[in-house]
Amino acid sequence: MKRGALDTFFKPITPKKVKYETTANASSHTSYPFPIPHLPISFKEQLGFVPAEEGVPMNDFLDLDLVYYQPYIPPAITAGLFEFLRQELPFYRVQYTITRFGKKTDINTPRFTTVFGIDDTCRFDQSGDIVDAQTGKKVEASKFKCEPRPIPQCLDELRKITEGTTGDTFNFCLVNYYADGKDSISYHSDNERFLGPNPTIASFTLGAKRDFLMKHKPIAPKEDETTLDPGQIKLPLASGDMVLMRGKTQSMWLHSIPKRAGVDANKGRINITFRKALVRGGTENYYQYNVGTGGVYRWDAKQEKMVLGEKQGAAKSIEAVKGEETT
Ligand SMILES: O=C(O)CCC(=O)C(=O)O
Ligand SMILES: [Fe+2]
Repeated sequence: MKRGALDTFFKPITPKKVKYETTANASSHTSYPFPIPHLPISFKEQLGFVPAEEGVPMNDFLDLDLVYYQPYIPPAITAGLFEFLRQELPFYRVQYTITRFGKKTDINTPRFTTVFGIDDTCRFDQSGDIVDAQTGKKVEASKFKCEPRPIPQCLDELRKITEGTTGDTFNFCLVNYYADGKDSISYHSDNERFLGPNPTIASFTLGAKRDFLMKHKPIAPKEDETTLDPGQIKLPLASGDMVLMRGKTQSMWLHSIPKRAGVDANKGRINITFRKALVRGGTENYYQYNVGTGGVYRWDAKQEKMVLGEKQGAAKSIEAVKGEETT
C-alpha cells in the first residue's frame, strides 16, 4: 500500500463541511427551544431569482388545479438550504391517541414535523406578543391550548416570495422531515374547515427525491354516469420543486408520500408547506399535530441523525380529536 493511501486510511473522520455560511443574527421567541439563525445572505440573494423555472399548470384532470414548478428554488442553493433548515430548525416526532370504534389507539407520526404561525384572527407584534388582528390589543396566551410560534425570518423570506409568485397570502408554515424511505405521509387531504373552502397550499421539496401520489376521492356512480375516475397521478418531487395546490384539489383529491426502498431511500427530505388558517381552531390543530408534547429533536451533524433533546413541546393538550394516520 502506498504511503498516501495509508495516511488517508488513518486520517480522523471529520464531519462533512457545512454548505452555508452562518449569520450573527437569529430569530428568537419565548416559544422557541433555541434561536433560529437568519437566512444566509447568499440564499436570500438567490431567492430573488424565483421561480427558477416557470410553473406548469396541471388542470386537465377532473377537479385538479395544480401548478408544478420544476424547480422553483434556484439549483445553486437547494443543497445548502436543505442543510441549513435541517440543522437549524427544531423538530418533533408527535405521538397522540385517537378513539376508533370506541377503542383507544396510539398513533406515531411517521416523520419529523415542526410548525410556525398563527391564524388570521391574531398576529405577533414587534415584541413577539400575540395581538388581535383587528384591534391590535394583546391576546392572553391562556386563550390558546398551545403556544403559537412566529414564523422565523429564514422561513418568512420564503413565505414572502411565495406570496409574490402566487398572489395568495399565508400565515402558517409546516415543515416535514422524512429521515429516510421509511418515513411517510399516508393518503389525506388538507381540507380542514379552518382553511376555508378551496384553500391554496404551496408545497416545497428540498433534499431527497420522493414520489408524491395523488388520487381522486371516490366518485359516487349515480352522480354522473359519464364521470371517469382519473386514476392515480405520480409527481416525482425533486429538490427545489414546488407544487401549488388550489381550487378543488383539497376537497376532491387525496395525496401522499408513500414509504420507499432503494438507492435513495436513506437520504433525508424536507417538505415545507405554506397555508392560511382562518380561525383559532387551525392554530390549535397545527401545534397539536406538528409540535405536540414530546421532546425536541435537533440534527446532529456528527452522528448524521436527529437527536432528542430535553426541552418540551408547545401543545398543552394531547387529547386528539381527529386521527391522521398510523405508522
Ligand atoms: O411531503 C410532502 O410533499 C407532502 C406533505 C403533506 O402532504 C402535508 O404535510 O400535508
Ligand atoms: Fe398534505
